[in-house]
Amino acid sequence: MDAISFSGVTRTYGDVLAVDGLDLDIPAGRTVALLGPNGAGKSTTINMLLGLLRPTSGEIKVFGDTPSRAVARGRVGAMLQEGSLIPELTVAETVGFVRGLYPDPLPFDEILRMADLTDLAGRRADRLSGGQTQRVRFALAVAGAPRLLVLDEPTAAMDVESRRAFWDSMRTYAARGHTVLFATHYLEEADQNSDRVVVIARGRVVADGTAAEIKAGAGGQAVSFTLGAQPAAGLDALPGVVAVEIASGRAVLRTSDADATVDALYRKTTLDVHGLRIDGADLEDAFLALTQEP
Ligand SMILES: Nc1ncnc2c1ncn2[C@@H]1O[C@H](COP(=O)(O)OP(=O)(O)OP(=O)(O)O)[C@@H](O)[C@H]1O
Repeated sequence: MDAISFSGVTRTYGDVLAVDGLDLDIPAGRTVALLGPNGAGKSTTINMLLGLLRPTSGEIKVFGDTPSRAVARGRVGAMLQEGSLIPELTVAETVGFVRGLYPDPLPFDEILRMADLTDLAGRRADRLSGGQTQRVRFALAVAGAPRLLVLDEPTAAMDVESRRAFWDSMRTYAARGHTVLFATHYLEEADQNSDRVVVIARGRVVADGTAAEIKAGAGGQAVSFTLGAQPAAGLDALPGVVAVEIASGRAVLRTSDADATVDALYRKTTLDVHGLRIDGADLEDAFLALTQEP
């Protein structure tokens, strides 16, 4: 059974079409990144997945249940963009309280360990840094041992070191066979911490696969060479080429098939090609190509 299934899900806010006919199935046990620029529809998608917002049309299932039922049965843990802690409570009290709400929670010490909070157990919530607060929120999201963990831009307030520790914790949780869906607009985070990346833009899925597949599919490789004063005409018609840029006497061909492009460059053109370079796929280029306004 899929952990998550969206069929033809649309959500509007007045005139704004935030999610536009979303179809998405996520098998249990996967870690999936929902990657998209600001306003792409990530939070709306997540809020619908958690039963906090209703779709305007279409259907969402979470382990075969409606989102609200799945949440009520303790199957889903979430870390959203907002949500403050009770300032007077210590970390231990906060975790203990939330843990007590679930029928079959993780052991208390394990929650603290996983969120790297053992040393902060006695600290009041209002004396925590931004990154430490995020760690407590992560602890609360996993406290009930949910089968599905949903994280909406979880590292937004964190520095580099906290981010690394956070993703380690997330991977520890995912490695137990749990499903994780996280929203981000950080390409590197999507690339490094998921086994599937779903790119959304303007409320639609524009790419879906491993980071490597997305890079290849969006023409993320670049073949470049010294063009000098030679004419650039016809380069855009070479096999695989999706875009041509000329800068400082060098031609850069963005291509979905670097082998075919290079082969044709030598055999099918009369250009004097030297200084040839093939640069690895760059997810940033792929992401920009996929999400830019038409
Ligand atoms: N409550 C609301 N009322 C009206 N429009 C909204 C509301 N919430 C979101 N929107 C609009 O819906 C679209 C999708 O927003 P959403 O917050 O889902 O995107 P996002 O991908 O999460 O963006 P971000 O990365 O900035 O958090 C945007 O155009 C946004 O302006």
